[in-house]
Amino acid sequence: MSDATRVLVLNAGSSSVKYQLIDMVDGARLAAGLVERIGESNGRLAHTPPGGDRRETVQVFPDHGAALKAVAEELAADGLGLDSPELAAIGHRVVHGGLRFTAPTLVTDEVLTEIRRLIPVAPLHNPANITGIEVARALRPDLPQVAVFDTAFHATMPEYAARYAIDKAVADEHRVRRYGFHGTSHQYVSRATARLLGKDPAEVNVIVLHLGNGGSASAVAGGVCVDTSMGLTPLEGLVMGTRSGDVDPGVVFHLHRVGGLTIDEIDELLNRRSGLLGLCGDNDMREIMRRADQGDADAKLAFDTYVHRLRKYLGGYYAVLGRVDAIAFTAGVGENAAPVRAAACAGLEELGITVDPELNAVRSGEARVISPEYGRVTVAVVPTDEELEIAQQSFALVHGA
Ligand SMILES: Nc1ncnc2c1ncn2[C@@H]1O[C@H](COP(=O)(O)OP(=O)(O)O)[C@@H](O)[C@H]1O
Ligand SMILES: CC(=O)OP(=O)(O)O
Ligand SMILES: [Mg+2]
Repeated sequence: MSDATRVLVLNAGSSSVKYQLIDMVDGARLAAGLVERIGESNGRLAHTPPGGDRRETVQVFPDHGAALKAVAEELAADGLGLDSPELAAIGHRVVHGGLRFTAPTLVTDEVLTEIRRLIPVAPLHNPANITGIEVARALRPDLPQVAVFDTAFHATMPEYAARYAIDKAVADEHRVRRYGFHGTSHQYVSRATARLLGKDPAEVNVIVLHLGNGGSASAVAGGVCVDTSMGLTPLEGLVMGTRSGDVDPGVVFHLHRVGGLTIDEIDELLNRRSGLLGLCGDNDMREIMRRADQGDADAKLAFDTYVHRLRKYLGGYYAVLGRVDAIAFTAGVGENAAPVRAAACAGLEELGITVDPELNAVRSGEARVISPEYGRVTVAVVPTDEELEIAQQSFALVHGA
């Protein structure tokens, strides 16, 4: 077996690629970066070399292939090129793994075909993930490519949580059930929360609120996911940047039959033009909070709708778990938007949930407690690290650990 110890992690989104090169001996980040606005006229690559200053390149990246080639060149400029013998694997975030992929998986042609078959249930994500894998394979055909699935951590959900209450035979024929997403983050954050409490993950019940562009909540009992807010696709659940989250399925029939919209138009409406963007014209929580502070009614409604939905899941998962040891806020909004955390937990003292305003106002990249000493439930901000989790799972697979 090779003694290569580095893993390159690729998280390909619809118009972006995030990457990190991690040494698995000590977890050191050797390089990290982001290519944004792929396919647009104002593409941008931001690359941070080992211990060095961030470099920014503004150029057009016509497609993911061009973006990944540029990433490979940036890495090569620091002596960390994809041809490096120290590279043990390339780990890929893949959003939908369906029923079959519930563990990290070595990519083969057949595995790629299956990931492609799942595009209809992750239309914003799986196509980009596939391109990332194809380009990486072309650049390093000899290297293990590992797919780490967003759905995997949720595969433990009990059947009564995973099932929709629809005709069982129809659901089974079309594999319609709740899969859940952001699993790599929910897994990492629930364990990191246990660590913050000084406990074993098996001992604690945690509600994880992953609030990024997409958002989802999960109930994790003793390290095992027992419920999560996303479903067959990453559209169900919380109000998100551009996605509606929960709506009455009757809305779809109504918009089609009475509103005259086609199914594709409704899909586009609910996935790309709804959520915060649909409610107030902005999908960035920073901008929404700024507008709301200035008295903008639409922005305030968007904020309140977002928080109201979050509170419904918080209360729901409290009941699902019975005993809650911790609530963990994570991802872009969860880690940075103190007003969202305060509003989500306001008035829940009867449930043992309190947020200390001073602790909540602290800005830090570290995992931290924001509830007072006396709070029965620990409320915490726990930065997610999907890339490290993907690297560890990929490396473990390659080394048979
Ligand atoms: N300082 C901040 N205050 C409030 N929200 C923030 C802040 N920084 C980032 N965000 C929010 O985080 C979101 C992105 O979260 P992130 O986890 O990076 O998303 P993703 O990985 O899904 O692209 C942005 O849309 C923005 O609303
Ligand atoms: C699955 C999902 O919603 O991912 P993201 O938040 O990266 O869009
Ligand atoms: Mg994310």
